[in-house]
Amino acid sequence: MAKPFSFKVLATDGRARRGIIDMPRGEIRTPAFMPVGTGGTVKTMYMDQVRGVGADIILGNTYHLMLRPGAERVARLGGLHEFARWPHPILTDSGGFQVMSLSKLRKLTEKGVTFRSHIDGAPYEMSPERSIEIQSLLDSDIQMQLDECTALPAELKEIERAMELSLRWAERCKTAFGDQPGKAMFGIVQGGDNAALRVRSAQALSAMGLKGYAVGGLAVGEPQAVMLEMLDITCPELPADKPRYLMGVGTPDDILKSVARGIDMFDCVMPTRAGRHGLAYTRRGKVNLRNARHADDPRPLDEESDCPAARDYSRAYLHHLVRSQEALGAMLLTWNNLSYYQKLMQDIRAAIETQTFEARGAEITEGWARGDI
Ligand SMILES: CNc1nc2c(CCNCc3ccccc3)c3nc(N)[nH]c(=O)c3cc2[nH]1
Repeated sequence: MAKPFSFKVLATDGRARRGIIDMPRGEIRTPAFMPVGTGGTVKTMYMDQVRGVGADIILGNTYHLMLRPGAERVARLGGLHEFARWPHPILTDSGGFQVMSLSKLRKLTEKGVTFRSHIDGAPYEMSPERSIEIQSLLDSDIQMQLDECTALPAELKEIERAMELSLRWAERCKTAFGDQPGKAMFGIVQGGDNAALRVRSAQALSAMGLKGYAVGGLAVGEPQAVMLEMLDITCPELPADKPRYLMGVGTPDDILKSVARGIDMFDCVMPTRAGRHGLAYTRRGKVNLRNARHADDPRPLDEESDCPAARDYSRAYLHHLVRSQEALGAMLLTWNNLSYYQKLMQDIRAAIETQTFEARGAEITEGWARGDI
């Protein structure tokens, strides 16, 4: 019998939790940041490097992989871990969010969502059942329910309709997922910026006895204060002994404030996307390497970092690579940024363990609040 999925809270500091998710393919130290690996790759990185910066789990993407190379093909080739040579846990999003943000001619009904591929315009249908089937074909360890994420601002009745549809789809995904030992299916709380709808969604999902819960429908353009207020309302309604995943979040400041409200897992395209656009995250703030003022700067990004990209290359060289659009520029800055995010999570986990998280909060990212340096 495969080792079952388990989550243990090892320490708390206020509402912040330090935990471990134990799965057959390995442990996930929480609070965790999950690098985004859209098409089975964390762009510009070797998987050994992704592991090397400290990531325990990466994200796969149902929408992209079902379009290309196809879920059945990945299954025939041994599943996503074999295909991408990442032997550790993978979490896959259900695809609904990507359909609504990327595909064309999409139509959403009770049955599911129909859409045309943004690649070749071919027609597809994604039902809750098909989403779970695709995630299972990919051999994903943590599978997300198919849901409808409402863009904000939105009418209350629109938010309510999408939240209730997502609850019905959660039931269908739970049935479709069945009993896959060692794997987990997470529900996704919706409800927009409405407290009552958030509570209803969280309570209904909690009653389904799922292995983990995501907070969706946020980081869609609302002010940070609204996002945090929704966490204050939602987290207390979720089981304390199950992991909580805030989808699509976020900046280091977002992460610190969300950990303080009880969130355990995060994903965000920023560190990888910013790296490809010449932006470096450092302990003393963000550095835009496109800026000409770096042209003669012999200093590395962070001489104290244990990441070669941060420690061994001058800002002048990085500026040159970025300006020349050399592939190595994106590679080194992505490496630096993922290393920064994992160091941030490591510091957060240590601060919770030593009960200094609440006290140290902002200091963990030092001059983070400062802008471009
Ligand atoms: C950026 N803000 C944000 N992202 C959200 C996502 C996607 C999370 N990232 C998944 C991903 C996976 C692979 C490759 C790229 C991204 C959501 N996903 C779902 N299913 N539901 C949401 O409510 C929801 C809300 C979000 N807000």
